[in-house]
Amino acid sequence: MGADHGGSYWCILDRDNGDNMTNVQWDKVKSDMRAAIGAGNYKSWIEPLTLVTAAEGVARLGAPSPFVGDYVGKTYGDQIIYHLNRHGMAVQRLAFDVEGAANTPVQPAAKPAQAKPANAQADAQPDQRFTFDSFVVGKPNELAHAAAKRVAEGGPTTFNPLFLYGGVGLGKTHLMHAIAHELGEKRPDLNVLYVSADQFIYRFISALRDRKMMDFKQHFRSVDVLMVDDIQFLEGKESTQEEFFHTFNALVDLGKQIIISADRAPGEIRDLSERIKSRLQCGLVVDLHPTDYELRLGILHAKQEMFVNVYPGVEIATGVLEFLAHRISSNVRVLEGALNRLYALASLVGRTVSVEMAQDCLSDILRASDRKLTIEEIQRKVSEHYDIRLSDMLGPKRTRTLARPRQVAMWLCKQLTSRSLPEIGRKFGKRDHTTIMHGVRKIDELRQSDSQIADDLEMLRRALED
Ligand SMILES: Nc1ncnc2c1ncn2[C@@H]1O[C@H](COP(=O)(O)OP(=O)(O)OP(=O)(O)O)[C@@H](O)[C@H]1O
Repeated sequence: MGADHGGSYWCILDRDNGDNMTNVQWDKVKSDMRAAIGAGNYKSWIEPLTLVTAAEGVARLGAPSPFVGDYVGKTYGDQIIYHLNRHGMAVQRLAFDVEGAANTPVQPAAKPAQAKPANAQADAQPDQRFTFDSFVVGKPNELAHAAAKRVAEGGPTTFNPLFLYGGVGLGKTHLMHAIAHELGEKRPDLNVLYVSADQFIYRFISALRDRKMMDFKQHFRSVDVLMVDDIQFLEGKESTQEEFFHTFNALVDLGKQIIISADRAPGEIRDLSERIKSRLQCGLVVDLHPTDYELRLGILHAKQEMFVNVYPGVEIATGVLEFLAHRISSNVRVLEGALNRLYALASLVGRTVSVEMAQDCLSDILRASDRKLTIEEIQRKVSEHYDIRLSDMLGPKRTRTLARPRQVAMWLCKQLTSRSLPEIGRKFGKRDHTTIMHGVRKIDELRQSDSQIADDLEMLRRALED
């Protein structure tokens, strides 16, 4: 998910990129908020905020202190999101940045923060909401949860690194923050550092530019537990990879724990050097599977309990949560965003939310969710099913063991997505649309004559549409 992780985290802010269009909308949001919460609350909490950026569903707000950001996020976050949406900004989450210089106080880390060189970026702090208690466990994530729990005990390292991977918004970042919280409680003596791969890259480049490589190396090599989130963003960044590799080796040699997350398995991250891939595979590699209906419903119920205090008196009719769990299966972040929006709406209109109201108010999310299946997901599922590597599915080899699964995936893409043949072709290693057409026809023929292929197609289709 890039550098954003479902909640606020604190970093020093670069404020050069506000844009006029969003600032006009932000002013409207502020004035709506003033009407909704009264002038006094407005002056204390909303007026001091600035809109930094709004992109990819995340609005970054500048706050004068961590406390203000934290309080606003918890107390008014959903209402702000609601108004941002009303004014045409498709935002599902807020992230708060502390305005000011490098010496801005941040929340206490798992271990007291070390003195940082001037201009250094403050370490991200674990998000208060992402704990093991708030993580709902179901079949798709039980292994990842168990592995994270084991690492969070802070005992001798049994598997190193722990590599968590899975699709967008399935809880990788949540689990990493939960490990940081628990280690903070159980082993306050340990120095725990969490960074997104983006931050790692940024710091590395800054250190090179400022000739502070010694500080950089010392910072990363003095930790007891290093967590790097979304490591796929190191793809193609050779010199950063090199440095990461040295950091990784140094820490493993010292017996320090490393936890990595990515949106795919180590072997499937393209443009990542082979030695890093093999290093990453040395420990425990665990997959967070896409959520199933039960898990989604469980998450919605847990979230509903949390809302009881934030929105006292707001009622959601029976059947609404089930409706959401059925219809929104893309990722948990979207599911949470939908529920947030419903609560904000209910508190504004003062009515119980019915399924019809939910349908109306969430029509954009529901539409997007209907189109949710991506070519990448299909390719991934089919490679898993036939036990071949994703890179082979996309690559040039034409042996039967690879060509058939590839054609099956092409057929499913044609059936289950609204993508055109040229678009599908591009995603299959830049193949021509006539190749896709040929593949689709071949499978159409085979499903009449080969019952094994027909069964495979049915099974895959069900798994993908679940
Ligand atoms: N099992 C779960 N129980 C409770 N909340 C969950 C669960 N899984 C995900 N979430 C919530 O969904 C949101 C997205 O999760 P998170 O940011 O951890 O996803 P991610 O896998 O890191 O995504 P990305 O690939 O975008 O980095 C968070 O608000 C998180 O709390």
